[in-house]
Amino acid sequence: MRVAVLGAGSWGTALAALIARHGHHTVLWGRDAAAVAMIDQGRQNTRYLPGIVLPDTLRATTDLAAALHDADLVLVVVPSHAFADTLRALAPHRPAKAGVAWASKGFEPGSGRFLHEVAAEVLGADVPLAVVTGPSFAKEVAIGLPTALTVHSDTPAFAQCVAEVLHGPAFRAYTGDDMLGAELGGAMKNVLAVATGVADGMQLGLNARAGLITRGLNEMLRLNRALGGRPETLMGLAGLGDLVLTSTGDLSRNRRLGLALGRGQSIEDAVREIGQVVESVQTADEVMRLARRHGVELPIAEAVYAVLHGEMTPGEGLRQLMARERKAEYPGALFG
Ligand SMILES: NC(=O)C1=CN([C@@H]2O[C@H](COP(=O)(O)OP(=O)(O)OC[C@H]3O[C@@H](n4cnc5c(N)ncnc54)[C@H](OP(=O)(O)O)[C@@H]3O)[C@@H](O)[C@H]2O)C=CC1
Ligand SMILES: O=C(CO)COP(=O)(O)O
Repeated sequence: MRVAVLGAGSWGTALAALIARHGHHTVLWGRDAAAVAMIDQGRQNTRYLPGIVLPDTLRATTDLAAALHDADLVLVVVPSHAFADTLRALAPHRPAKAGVAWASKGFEPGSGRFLHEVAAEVLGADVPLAVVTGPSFAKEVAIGLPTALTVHSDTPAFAQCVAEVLHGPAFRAYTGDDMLGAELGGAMKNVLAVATGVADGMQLGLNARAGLITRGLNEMLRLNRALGGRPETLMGLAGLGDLVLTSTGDLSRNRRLGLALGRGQSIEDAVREIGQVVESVQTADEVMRLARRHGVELPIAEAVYAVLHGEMTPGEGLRQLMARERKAEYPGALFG
């Protein structure tokens, strides 16, 4: 297979390295000429994956048309705020045979649209589309540690094709056909990871962490039900799996944002220090937009939103969550 990976940050580089190691002809596209030259000739992405040696066979370019030339598969791995523009840029160069998958997590900023809705609009209804998601820190994938994720598509043969390219000795790629549920899980876990980060930053203990993860999963399931996603998707790699990883693993940038806020740092300083994309900052807005539109109450996500907007302190957010009325754990059917 000839694979074009668009986006040369930590995740795009890690996935491109994985695919190249699996023996596929792989070209990574990035916008920073110096970084791209270092990947292509120096075999390193010094900014995003320092110290990790990339495979000799991986090519990198800033020329989008060249990256897409004769590609069988396009994998988009830019931050969600750059997703629509990247699709518009790739569309004229996409070979007719190439389906488009993405590993970005989030929504279109400002509209709350899912990335699969944006992709269908920009590329047209006939192009096979797939979302790649699940618990997967780029650094661990790049150094070859065992990982499992999932590929969801409305076109089963395309999900199989993407999974086959990713699957290998240290990487299990599962498949499914619930793009909405898979995207919702990947986006929402970033917001919920901020909440557990805040609690851990405030040293509230392991009980608080487990409570937030579990009630956070409940929030995912409630919004998912209102939107028509399937609950089992959220109980799998795309939901629970990624929520646990991101809420507990210090490699997570979203968790690290929460830790910093919980310790009293400002959001601006924390994001600057992290120095990579922190999707929750925009995703919290879009999750709350969706929740309000569909009349779903999401107290944890709402508290994260309020803290990120400076409307309350982490301490006030916690007090608000603890002061909520006592209620049944599952007031309505989530799995019906
Ligand atoms: N890192 C991870 O472990 C995982 C990340 N993801 C998701 O993957 C997506 C990408 O994140 P990740 O690689 O981690 O982010 P990073 O912060 O590591 O890198 C971001 C990359 O995107 C590039 N970029 C930013 N804006 C644009 C733009 N407008 N057009 C083209 N390229 C752009 C940056 O280029 P430049 O350096 O020039 O600014 C950089 O190469 C996110 O949605 C994230 O949630 C999903 C699973 C795991
Ligand atoms: O999505 C991820 C792991 O699956 C990466 O999480 P962060 O964006 O919080 O680093």
